[in-house]
Amino acid sequence: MTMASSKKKLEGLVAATITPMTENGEINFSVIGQYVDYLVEEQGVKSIFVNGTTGEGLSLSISERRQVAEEWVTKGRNKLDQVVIHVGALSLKESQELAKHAAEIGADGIAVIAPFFLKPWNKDVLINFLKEVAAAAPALPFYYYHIPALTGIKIRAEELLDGIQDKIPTFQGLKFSDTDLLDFGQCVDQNQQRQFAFLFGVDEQLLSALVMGATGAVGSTYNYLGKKANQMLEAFEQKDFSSALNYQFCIQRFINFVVKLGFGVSQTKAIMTLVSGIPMGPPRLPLQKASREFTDNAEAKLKSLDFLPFTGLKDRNLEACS
Ligand SMILES: CC(=O)N[C@@H]([C@@H](O)[C@H](O)[C@H](O)CO)[C@@H](O)CC(=O)C(=O)O
Repeated sequence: MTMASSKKKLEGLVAATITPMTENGEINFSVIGQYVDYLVEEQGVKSIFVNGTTGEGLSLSISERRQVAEEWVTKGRNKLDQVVIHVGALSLKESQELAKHAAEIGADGIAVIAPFFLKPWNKDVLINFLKEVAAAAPALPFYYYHIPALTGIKIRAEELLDGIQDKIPTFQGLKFSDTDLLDFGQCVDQNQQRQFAFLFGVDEQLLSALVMGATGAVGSTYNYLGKKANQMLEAFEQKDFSSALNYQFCIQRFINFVVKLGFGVSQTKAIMTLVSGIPMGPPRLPLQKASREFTDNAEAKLKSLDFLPFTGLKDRNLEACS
């Protein structure tokens, strides 16, 4: 077994994977192999975050979560850089079971959200919960998944990170799905001596987070806009900030458009089906399938931005970015 600290750092784009489902609501394991190839070959995305928000992780049974994790690890072997499994759950026992399982199947890391029904009301209690989960997989890098808008747990990440390695020796980074760049910036600033991964989770604002020191990004749109986002990362790396901004604006035009129509996991499933050609199927209740109208509008927008092959006259792609 390797020590958590000897693991290579999680960086670059990380796709928050969708859990493909059949029309009757079962998990469609049969397309996961294709999905891995699509991410690597078509989007240049080599790391994944499984069973998170986009993967409807909290809507799956524990047995389904284990099977999904296993399938991604198996199909990703020798193709993906890292497979991180989200193992957060309301029950500490379930979370520990999933953490242990992630270690057994050879995942590269685990992530945990704050339990959000009976809530930890302060930092110390939250740390205690996370610590117990992390201890179930003592050889795996541990990431805290901060997503206050969905969990309702508003404990600032900067506060949580203060001294966290003393409590959780496997702590390796933060997945920050919030727009508070003061909090995010301070996480980076106060931990400059540590080799943490700072993964930003608001795709439409990634460029601002890169300026603040993000070392990577986890998000839903990297499933189908990974190539564009990679071009933005590349431009940023080259210090070509005007090109980087151009790419970010281009991505924003799409996200802004779908947000106005109503955007969430169901819509991500529909868009990914459209762009990749791999059937993602409907979401599971309480989510509802994206409407036909949404999908048609999203398709037209993707074409006008040149994110999808466009068969009409080229000069109609007025919004396309280079
Ligand atoms: C609330 C939400 O779903 N946020 C997404 C973003 O990628 C989001 O879809 C994107 O920024 C567009 O708003 C990710 O942070 C979620 C995520 O990484 C996950 O699926 O675990």
